[in-house]
Amino acid sequence: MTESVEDLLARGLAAIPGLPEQGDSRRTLEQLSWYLQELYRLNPLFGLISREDAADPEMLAIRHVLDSAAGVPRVRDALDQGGSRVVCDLGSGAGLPGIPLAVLLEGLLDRCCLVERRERRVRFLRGVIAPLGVPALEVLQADAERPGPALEALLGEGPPPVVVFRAYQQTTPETLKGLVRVFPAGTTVVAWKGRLETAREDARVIQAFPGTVLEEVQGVSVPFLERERSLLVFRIESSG
Ligand SMILES: C[S@@+](CC[C@H](N)C(=O)[O-])C[C@H]1O[C@@H](n2cnc3c(N)ncnc32)[C@H](O)[C@@H]1O
Repeated sequence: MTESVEDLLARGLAAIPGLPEQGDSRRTLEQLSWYLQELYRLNPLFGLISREDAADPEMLAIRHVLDSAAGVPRVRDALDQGGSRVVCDLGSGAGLPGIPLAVLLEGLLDRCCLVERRERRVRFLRGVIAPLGVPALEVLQADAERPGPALEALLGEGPPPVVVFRAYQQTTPETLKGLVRVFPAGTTVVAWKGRLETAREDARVIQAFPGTVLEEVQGVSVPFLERERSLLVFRIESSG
């Protein structure tokens, strides 16, 4: 990892308002830089990220790690509001946003479960979480729409989790039905989205769907990224 990418990450994290204090600590930077290095090194083998986005470590840092980090303050608020210390990242792929989130919220989470159904991606995830040394991180190979006993056991513990996802699924009545069937009432969902206008269209689907309540759609500024990014936050009111 070149010095400049670690510097870029440090400057980027410092520019995200509301990150917990460890957001710019030396250990956090080392963990995120190491993860980025592994992502860059292993992407050609595992096919995790598009070639364009993985063209250089700086691009990966901005489009993936800082993009994930920019939503962390909102996830922290959702955890505080629901009294929860558990996050489920659905369709985690290469660990996004779950890995940056667990690193940045270390000590504030008991469990951050990366749910991924594809064997090859699960192998990558298992390979990176152990050296990262974040106790809350765990990988669950499962179809998030048909959870087995492991996810059911996690959902049976304590207050409902905060569910996060990025580039996982479209917002349609069918996908909402799937979420409401699996996750208990009181679950907050924080979804990473692109253009604000598109997120607002998704918000209308959520408002029209019985069993989900829209909390907010907010524009998010990702350091060094010129693309429009947003977060869509909603709550499951009644499980199906
Ligand atoms: C486009 S990738 C996004 C990965 C990552 N969240 C990101 O933002 O880079 C979508 C991921 O969701 C996974 N996925 C899709 N449907 C799933 C399901 N029902 N259960 C678990 N994983 C799923 C795919 O295997 C893939 O890794």
